[in-house]
Amino acid sequence: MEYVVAAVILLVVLVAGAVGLVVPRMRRKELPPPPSPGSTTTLERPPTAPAVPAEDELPPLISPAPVVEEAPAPVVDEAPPVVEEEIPEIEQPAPTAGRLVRLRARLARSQNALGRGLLTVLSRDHLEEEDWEEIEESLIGADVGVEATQVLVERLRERVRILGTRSVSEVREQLAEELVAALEPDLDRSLKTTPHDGRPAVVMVVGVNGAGKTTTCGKIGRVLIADGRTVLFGAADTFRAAAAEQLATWGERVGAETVRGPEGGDPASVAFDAVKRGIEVGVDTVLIDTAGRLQNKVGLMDELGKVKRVVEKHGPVDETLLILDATTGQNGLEQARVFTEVVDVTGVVLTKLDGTAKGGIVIAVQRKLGIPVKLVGLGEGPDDLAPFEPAAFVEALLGGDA
Ligand SMILES: Nc1nc2c(ncn2[C@@H]2O[C@H](COP(=O)(O)OP(=O)(O)OP(=O)(O)O)[C@@H](O)[C@H]2O)c(=O)[nH]1
Repeated sequence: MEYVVAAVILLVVLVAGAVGLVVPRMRRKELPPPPSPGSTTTLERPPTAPAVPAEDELPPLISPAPVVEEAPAPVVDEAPPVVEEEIPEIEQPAPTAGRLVRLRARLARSQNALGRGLLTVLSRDHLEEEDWEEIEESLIGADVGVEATQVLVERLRERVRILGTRSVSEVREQLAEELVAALEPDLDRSLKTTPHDGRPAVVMVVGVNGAGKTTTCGKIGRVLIADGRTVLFGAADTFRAAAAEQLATWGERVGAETVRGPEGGDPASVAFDAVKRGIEVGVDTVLIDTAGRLQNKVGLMDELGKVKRVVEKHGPVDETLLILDATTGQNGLEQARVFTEVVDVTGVVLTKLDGTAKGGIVIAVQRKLGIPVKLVGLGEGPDDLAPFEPAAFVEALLGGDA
């Protein structure tokens, strides 16, 4: 019994002791003791701050893309996004009727030298011998050509003498009439572009380098499309790499197909294929652009003859248009003559008439070659090509009403 009592007492003492030890500790953990007023606080050394990295250790302002380990591509069962193909918008070329009248201001500006010069002379009271010489000089200066000018002035003088013309406006009117007559207004200037015998009409453009063949080919295509025809282009200029591209772009703009061949390939075979394709798809007109060539290079000129002969295996070429740069003046005439010997030129297109005061070249070209000027180029714009109309042209040439 005594042992039991002693054991119980010992147990109580132990439990009391244990409680006394544990509770104060727990309290200390929960509430830090408030600093006693006035007591100094020993600042504990802060836990070691991360050291400021040396400059070269600073992270870059733009962090480099994290190196991500390539994850296996997720299996997507969605269809890949459809990339919309850009469909070029098809243009509607300007109508051709009255184009020359619309482009008259441009023509009049470039022909100003001739118009002004003539009007100054014509405004004199009496036309003396030297006045007539001045008129002659103005016309020759405008590239009308010596021979044509002499004929023209002679006829005008005769009329003035017989009719006793006095007023400036009358002389001017008579001069205009003589200029129109020199342009042979009755020549057939229509383009043979109508399909016949179950095949398209074939038009070939020829000329020296840089005369404006490709551009004119494109512009003619637009003229035809504006008039409701269908066309196909044949890029037989395989010599200049960009030419086929340039022509195809003209085609795309108006929704016309372009047949091309390999760069440096045989131009005759491209021209042949173009006409073949034109027959297959049934277009109205096939327009064939040829490479620019120097009229004094025999090989190149022979090649041009070959292109025409090969195309003619399908049937005759309906139009062979010689593209002449109006700014080359009288030199252009010699070029033209050689071309007419190699291929049978049926019409002339005088380009860059907007860039010269020498519009009289139209008269000289027709007179020397006996071939009608059918179209004139009056700018680099896609619709800056006009059917040639003598009266409207003279009107512009004289810088006012003819
Ligand atoms: N101002 C003006 N520029 C024109 C006219 N016609 C063509 N051109 C410009 O003349 C330059 C030559 O034209 P192209 O059509 O490339 O000449 P091309 O005869 O095909 O040249 P090649 O293939 O090298 O023989 C281009 O910058 C045309 O924009 C025109 O009537 N007026």
